[in-house]
Amino acid sequence: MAVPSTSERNDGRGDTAAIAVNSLEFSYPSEPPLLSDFTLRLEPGSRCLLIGANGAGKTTILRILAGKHMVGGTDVVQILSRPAFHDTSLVCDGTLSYLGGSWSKTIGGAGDIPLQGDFSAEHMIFGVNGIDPERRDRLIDLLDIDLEWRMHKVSDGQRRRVQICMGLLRPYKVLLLDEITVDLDVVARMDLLQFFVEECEQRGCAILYATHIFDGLDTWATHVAYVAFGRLEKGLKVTELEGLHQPGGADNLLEMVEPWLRKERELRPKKAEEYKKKQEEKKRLEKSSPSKAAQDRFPSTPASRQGESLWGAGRHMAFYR
Ligand SMILES: Nc1ncnc2c1ncn2[C@@H]1O[C@H](COP(=O)(O)OP(=O)(O)OP(=O)(O)O)[C@@H](O)[C@H]1O
Repeated sequence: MAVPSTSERNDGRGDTAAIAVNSLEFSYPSEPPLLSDFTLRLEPGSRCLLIGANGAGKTTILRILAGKHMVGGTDVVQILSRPAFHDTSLVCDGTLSYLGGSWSKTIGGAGDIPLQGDFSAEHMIFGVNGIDPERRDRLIDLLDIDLEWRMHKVSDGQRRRVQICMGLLRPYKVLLLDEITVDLDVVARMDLLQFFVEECEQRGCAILYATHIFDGLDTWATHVAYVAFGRLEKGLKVTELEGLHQPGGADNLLEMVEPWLRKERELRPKKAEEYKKKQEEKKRLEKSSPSKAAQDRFPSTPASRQGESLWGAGRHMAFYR
């Protein structure tokens, strides 16, 4: 089956991007800025690896894309031209699916599994309504799930399979994956990766996959997005990666990415020093002109909401910059 045309994918909406992030700024409350002027664009049909050091902000980016944090206006983070946070139907109708990496991070996600209570795999999977039975059976088969598994007794990998199955039941158009394959055995991982390729090629889905494990991903990924120091340092098609599979260059993605991360590690003390100096300058400014400093810190936020942090049902609305 051919990839749907642009107009079919986007219901006539202007922008063709599956994921569009425009100059995103984000900080956790009372923490230094994590993302600053972060921009990313991914077209339907893309399989993009989200790469970065520990703590670079990959999970945060995926959570923001999944609509779990309100950031800026409705045009800052969009999924298929719809605002990720405000358009709750994106998740409800299954257009957008987010599969988190650790159990603690997935509370509220598509494949949530209670850690207590005696539930079977069948109970979990068949409890999701309105699913195409053919798709469901294919996933159960693909992930080799025994419907009689008791979820409080299964291994991490078995629990992960059920979680993944639940997250993929609806035919999503955008899939956000936060290192979900760590617990899977080799066969399950390779079959799942192949399934994702088919989903992208046949249905024009876009996948953004945060991972540190590049095994089997050299030919899988179409794009890489490397995040460092709060920005998209590199956002490229794999075929455009200079030196990859070229004489004298890197033989694979791991070899390609390792020097990026080493260089980043070297630069980190310098960046920290620059940030410290900026903060000292800001403090100096605050002392000399408090109202001007407040204006600089929250330029677009009404004074009544400056520094405010609101918590909604599982979704964090941060007004900090
Ligand atoms: N709820 C929170 N409150 C404050 N800081 C947070 C919160 N969640 C994450 N952070 C911080 O934000 C930074 C980015 O975290 P995040 O989990 O997004 O990184 P990551 O790139 O996914 O890392 P890893 O590769 O280790 O999974 C880290 O320094 C982390 O400590």
